Amino acid sequence: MQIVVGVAVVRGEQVLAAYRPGPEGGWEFPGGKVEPGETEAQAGVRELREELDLEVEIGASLGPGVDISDKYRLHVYRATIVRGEPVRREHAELRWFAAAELVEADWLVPDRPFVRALRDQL
Ligand SMILES: Nc1nc2c([nH]c(=O)n2[C@H]2C[C@H](O)[C@@H](COP(=O)(O)OP(=O)(O)OP(=O)(O)O)O2)c(=O)[nH]1
Repeated sequence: MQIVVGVAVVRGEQVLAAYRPGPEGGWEFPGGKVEPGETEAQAGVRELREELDLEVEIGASLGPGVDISDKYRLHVYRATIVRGEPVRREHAELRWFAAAELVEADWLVPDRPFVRALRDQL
């Protein structure tokens, strides 16, 4: 199984979501596939630099992994901003969601258990 890391950037009582464009699109946590030799936290930091030009510190896991397909499994971690403001480079849209709005949004299916866990923490 290859791990995809999603990073839930939390600021105050809001969390950053990114909209993946296309027919399989929906709200997701910025992130991507862990590369060989990398920890999941390192992958999260690298992906947020690449996708958002944002420096983050990875925190706690939001719970057990969820299968995306027979090849990929999603792990999601909380994170906080160390430096910068998110810059939209690859996604259709970036948005800060408050806890109350979070669960109503059109998230990719594998993300939904993490979204519920996060809502309960905000
Ligand atoms: N980044 C991210 N991907 C997710 C989430 N939920 C979910 O099902 N996915 C899926 C979508 C993609 O099929 C896969 C991640 O692929 P990706 O294209 O972002 O990975 P990557 O940045 O390493 O891209 P690549 O260079 O391998 O194409 O995981 C999520 O919350 N964040």
